[in-house]
Amino acid sequence: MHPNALLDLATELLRQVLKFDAPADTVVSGFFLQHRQLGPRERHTLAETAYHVLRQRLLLQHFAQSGAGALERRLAILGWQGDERFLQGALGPKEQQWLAQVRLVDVATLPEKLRHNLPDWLVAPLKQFLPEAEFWPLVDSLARPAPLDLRVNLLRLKREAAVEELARAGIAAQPTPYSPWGLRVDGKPALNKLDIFTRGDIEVQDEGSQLLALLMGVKRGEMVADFCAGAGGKTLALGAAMRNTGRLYAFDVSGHRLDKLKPRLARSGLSNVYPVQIAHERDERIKRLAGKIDRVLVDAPCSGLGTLRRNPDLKWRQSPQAVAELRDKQQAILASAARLVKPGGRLIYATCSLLEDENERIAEAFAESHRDFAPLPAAAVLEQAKVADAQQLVTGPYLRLWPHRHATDGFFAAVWERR
Ligand SMILES: C[S@@+](CC[C@H](N)C(=O)[O-])C[C@H]1O[C@@H](n2cnc3c(N)ncnc32)[C@H](O)[C@@H]1O
Repeated sequence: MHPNALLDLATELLRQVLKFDAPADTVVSGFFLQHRQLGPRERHTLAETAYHVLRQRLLLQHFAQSGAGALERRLAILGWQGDERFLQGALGPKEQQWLAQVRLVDVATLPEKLRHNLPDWLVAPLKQFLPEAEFWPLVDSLARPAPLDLRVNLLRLKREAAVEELARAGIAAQPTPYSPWGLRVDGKPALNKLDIFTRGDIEVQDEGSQLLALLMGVKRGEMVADFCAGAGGKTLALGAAMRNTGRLYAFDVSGHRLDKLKPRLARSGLSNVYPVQIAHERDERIKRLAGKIDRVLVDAPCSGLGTLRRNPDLKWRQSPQAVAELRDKQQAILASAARLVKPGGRLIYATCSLLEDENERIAEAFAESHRDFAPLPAAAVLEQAKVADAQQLVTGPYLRLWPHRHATDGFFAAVWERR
């Protein structure tokens, strides 16, 4: 493709992404469906350019104030993540000159806002929660793409055997530092045509998400509920940890998301999972199971701000109002799900948010109004699950994972045992 044609496509993609009326990953995949002629390298350039602009939006918009032509074209040039010679081939002499000028600016001299690229409403709570020295390391980690983590289906294959099989396919992978199930892969290789993937021996899953499943400590033959199962990232990990025995309910209000679980379930070979679409958290089918379940996971709908490395658009699409609405939902779902837990059973509330409002505040309010649930310290629970360096993964009694500390997405979890 001619350089200018690819830059035009990047401009058009940015125009669509920056409307913020749909998640960026949905817009990008829809765009690729409309432009089937694009090869893998061109797709990579377009997607990474769009994501880079989303990550560095305030800085790049500041630079884009100078220069001429459509704003989105200027942003595409500034955020270009493809071959540099290719980019230069698409630019006119004036654009080349402008870009050279912009690149001379020392970003370190610019105001803080242009360096952290975060909205004010998010900066304030992060600065309040984190030790001062950690704010900029967090910003740096959020400015980079997330690594690719896999979970090995230990029902089928040992981790070492998976490493060897991936190596034979030219893919280098190392064991993840904390999760005994995980591998971290170099680069972003396509996995979905590999035999090891199609036979269900590996799944893509962030190490942090694996740690949430480990926290459940499921055992053979138990009754378990994944209350907000979605496309089943944690469901699949739990089903395998139960050694394909017992009964694992995968509840969700979204049939569309549960549909995405089905092909993954088929690959995994699990037969202990029961996906159930519910109308809402007080659905009759839930009530019937009250007091009968050994372990319940509430992976609550949340702002997703812990996944900014993958979904940088969320910092521009979320708002304090949206977080306030989510809090009400989180409280209602947690209170309803808690009714399922039998005496002596375990309850986990988890999010992929960085905000205390969606995390500690929800857990504290629940504990206050549910004296029959005794808090369990997450570090001890992780140690029981043979997770290495469990103490490094917690803040107080809670699991608290951070991209800059643990190279995982941001996750929170609180654990209780019903008395
Ligand atoms: C964080 S996502 C779950 C991700 C999933 N556990 C995974 O590991 O892939 C939250 C899920 O909660 C679901 N949800 C929203 N409201 C709900 C409700 N009232 N009851 C149950 N699930 C709900 C959403 O449809 C969404 O799939």
